[in-house]
Amino acid sequence: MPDTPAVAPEPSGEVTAGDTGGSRDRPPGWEPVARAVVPETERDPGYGSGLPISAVWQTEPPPPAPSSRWAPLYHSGYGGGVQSAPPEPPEPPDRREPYAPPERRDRYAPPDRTAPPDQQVHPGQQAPPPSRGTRHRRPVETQPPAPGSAAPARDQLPIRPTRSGASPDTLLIRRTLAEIAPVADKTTSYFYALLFIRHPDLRSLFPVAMDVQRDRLFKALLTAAEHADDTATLTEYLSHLGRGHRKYGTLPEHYPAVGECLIAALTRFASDTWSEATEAAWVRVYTTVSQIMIDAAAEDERSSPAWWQAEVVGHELRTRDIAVVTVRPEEPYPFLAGQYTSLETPWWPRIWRNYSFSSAPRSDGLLSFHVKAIPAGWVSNALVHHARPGDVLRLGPPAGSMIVDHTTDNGLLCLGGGTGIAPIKALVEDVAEHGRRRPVEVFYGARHDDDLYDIDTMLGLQRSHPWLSVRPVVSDGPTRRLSGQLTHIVREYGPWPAYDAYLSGPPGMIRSGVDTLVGIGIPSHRIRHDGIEELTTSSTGRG
Ligand SMILES: NC(=O)C1=CN([C@@H]2O[C@H](COP(=O)(O)OP(=O)(O)OC[C@H]3O[C@@H](n4cnc5c(N)ncnc54)[C@H](O)[C@@H]3O)[C@@H](O)[C@H]2O)C=CC1
Repeated sequence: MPDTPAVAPEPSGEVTAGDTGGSRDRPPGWEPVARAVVPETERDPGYGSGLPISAVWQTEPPPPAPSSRWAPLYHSGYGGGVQSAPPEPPEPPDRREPYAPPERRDRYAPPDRTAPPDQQVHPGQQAPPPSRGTRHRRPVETQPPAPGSAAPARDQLPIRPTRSGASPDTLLIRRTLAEIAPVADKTTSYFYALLFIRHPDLRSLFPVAMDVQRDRLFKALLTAAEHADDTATLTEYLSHLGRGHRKYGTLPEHYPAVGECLIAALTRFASDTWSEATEAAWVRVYTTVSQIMIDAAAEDERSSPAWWQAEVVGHELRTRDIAVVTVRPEEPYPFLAGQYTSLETPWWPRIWRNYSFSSAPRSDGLLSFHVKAIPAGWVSNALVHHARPGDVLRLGPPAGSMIVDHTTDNGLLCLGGGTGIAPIKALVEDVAEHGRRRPVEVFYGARHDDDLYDIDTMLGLQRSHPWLSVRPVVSDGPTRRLSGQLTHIVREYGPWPAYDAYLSGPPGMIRSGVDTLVGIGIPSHRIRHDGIEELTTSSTGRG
């Protein structure tokens, strides 16, 4: 097994015909576009820095320049690294046939051959409820425990907080991360090259273009390190991550492979701070991290599929670049108004994008999304310009906590910017269905009059519900409606003492919206929005 990968992976964000991703998963007829740039996901799409926005909906900005790879892990943006105009996304093939029915990967763990036969779980069989503390696999094999000893379980970890509050393991991990920060790009490239050379079977789980993936790994590491001593927060974050990994086909046995290559990459690039103690700390922490993810995925598997197939049944082009796409999931899809899902198209396998549901759950089970095609947005362009009824998409599990609090009679102050109006509409429908009269004030922001693509629907809702008020606000162009920045207008109409706030839209709008609302006295715990993970919310104290 070579220590140094013989083949370095492609530079970030670029795919060439020779990419090791192989062509077997590309849609038929698709010819790789030489050095096509693939958009990022899960990035703060820009408008300056500030809050880390991690869940991104229609936003698929182009990748930052390689030199800015590290800095934007949390706060990336158009201003942070893009140095040239984003290219057009390649044309997706004219694919009309649905996915070949994929083998349903809803068996998270292989049958446990060590269990007595009557307790073994086989593919397709309902797993029995886990006994407390069930462990599927020992995740890290880089430093096998002494014969006869078990791998450290997370509740056995020696967390001994120092006077600074961080445990010794956390301090060692942070030291490593600080050392590799300037060479994070190289470290992740090396890590993935090693992973795919040692475990070529894992390559097919990853997207063809690996740039986003690289950032994700380090973002996860940073987050885990930052919260290593906060068990509750860490467990929540990692459980979400573990459940989310089911749709990629991640299996428990993949974790040791990743751990082994991670340690190898860190050993090489954090040589100044690396020591036996550091390695032991990484093994312990990685073991904990992967075990939490494995357990969460295994538990989730008992009640949910890894993904849902959904057929496009409606496609309405509202403007040149915005479509309302409606799908029918093949199995019931449970979610709450205000949540979002991840979505994969047949044209770009393994590239997932987040989209908010634009309606509350419907009795016919249909789901709708508002999709804006953005420059270099492969998925969004495919959905807006190529998807047609009959196409089959895949949905990940629902996510997000921007849901209506039905335990209070407070009014709802809703700010929806651009396609961010989609989940706001879902929230309004939710309040309507719930039957309790609460004032709902919607401020619907757009840059130009023409961009208010859903204003008729929103005004229709206003006509039906006397408790609802909808105010369109145009920021950049001439208008006979309210004119100015959405947040300024909201402040003018304030001070909103008995309201809970819901914000949805571009990250910059959410940031300035939160600042404005906190500034006029709405406590941060009564301000809800997506895109800032539970973790970062708690670390920034912004609610
Ligand atoms: N759950 C959520 O939070 C959702 C968020 N989105 C996001 O909403 C965005 C929609 O994009 P577009 O329709 O192109 O919106 P846009 O760029 O046209 O802006 C919409 C509104 O937000 C305001 N705005 C934009 N940037 C601002 C800033 N930095 N500070 C203050 N106000 C700002 C604009 O003035 C306008 O009123 C995407 O980034 C998408 O990812 C979309 C759906 C759901």
